[in-house]
Amino acid sequence: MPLPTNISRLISTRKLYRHHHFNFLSFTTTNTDLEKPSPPPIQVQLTESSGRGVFATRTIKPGELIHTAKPLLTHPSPSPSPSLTHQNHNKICYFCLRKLKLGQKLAISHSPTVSFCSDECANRSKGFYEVEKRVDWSEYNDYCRQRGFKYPLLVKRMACMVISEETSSDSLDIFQPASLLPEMISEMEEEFGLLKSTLRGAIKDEQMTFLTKDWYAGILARIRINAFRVEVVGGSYEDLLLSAAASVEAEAAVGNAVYMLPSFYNHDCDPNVHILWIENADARLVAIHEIEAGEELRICYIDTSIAHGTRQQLLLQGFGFKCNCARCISGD
Ligand SMILES: C[S@@+](CC[C@H](N)C(=O)[O-])C[C@H]1O[C@@H](n2cnc3c(N)ncnc32)[C@H](O)[C@@H]1O
Repeated sequence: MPLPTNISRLISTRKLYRHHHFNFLSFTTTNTDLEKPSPPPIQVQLTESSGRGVFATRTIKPGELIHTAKPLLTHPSPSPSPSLTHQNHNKICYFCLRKLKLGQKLAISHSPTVSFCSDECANRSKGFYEVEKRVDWSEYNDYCRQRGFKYPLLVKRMACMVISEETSSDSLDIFQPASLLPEMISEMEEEFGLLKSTLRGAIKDEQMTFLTKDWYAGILARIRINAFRVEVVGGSYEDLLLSAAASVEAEAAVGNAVYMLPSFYNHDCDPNVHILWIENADARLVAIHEIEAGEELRICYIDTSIAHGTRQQLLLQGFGFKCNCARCISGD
């Protein structure tokens, strides 16, 4: 069955995921938009050769919104230069990654560098942000900005969430970790030292007992494989379905996020599911083709338009696996 034209246009005009990773979601917490009946028509089960995967429990139609997913962890992208730091962070909600319009009435600025799009986002950030505000992050943020590092910013937020008891230190353990190469380990040790020294002084030692090198390495290894680069399309889902808005291309990434269920989706160079961000970091998983009951749902972690050898190299270096999808096996 053909994909509805508007969805098909959106997909064909967008570059599918570049640095993809996933997140896991809970079935109950993600389907809050009432756009689809609950529970979603999927289940997580073991695949033959790719660990866990997501499978259809009934036929899914092309263009169907399979489920939504709220992030467990988010952080805006680091700004490219110090002079843009204030500007950039002011443009993105520090919690949900929504783009803030200049003079937006609802926007709440909490500091020169941090704004929230709504009271709800400000309230939901209270835990980690109360901790974050007690510390001078300029050295840590500069370190990440100069190197273009995004994952240590997610680890920083995770650490603040654990300190504020918003989440537990082992809450990401369910995810598959990446194997860290020797050069990543020495880099990681430097980041870990900087995070610990930044927090020390402002945070009591007893609140930081979880913050060991092993914890840092475990979180980073999971974030590497499971974090998504969030590219917000803009507009509303209704616009996307009803109008020419579907041809709007995604802009640059606004940030990175980790989810629950999306983390269990395996990769395919000819995927049957696409992930979309319309307004903020809430993800929508949409079927590209008709999917039969029992069929595995797969997304694409990289740009599908690149050549076979380069795709294989990217997947091996970035995600640590040799792709076993039908397209790669056929040599295409
Ligand atoms: C985000 S996780 C997906 C869920 C994972 N299978 C699990 O059990 O948690 C990505 C990992 O799944 C495996 N994987 C995903 N797609 C694959 C593919 N096309 N070929 C081989 N392994 C794949 C790899 O081990 C990869 O590092």
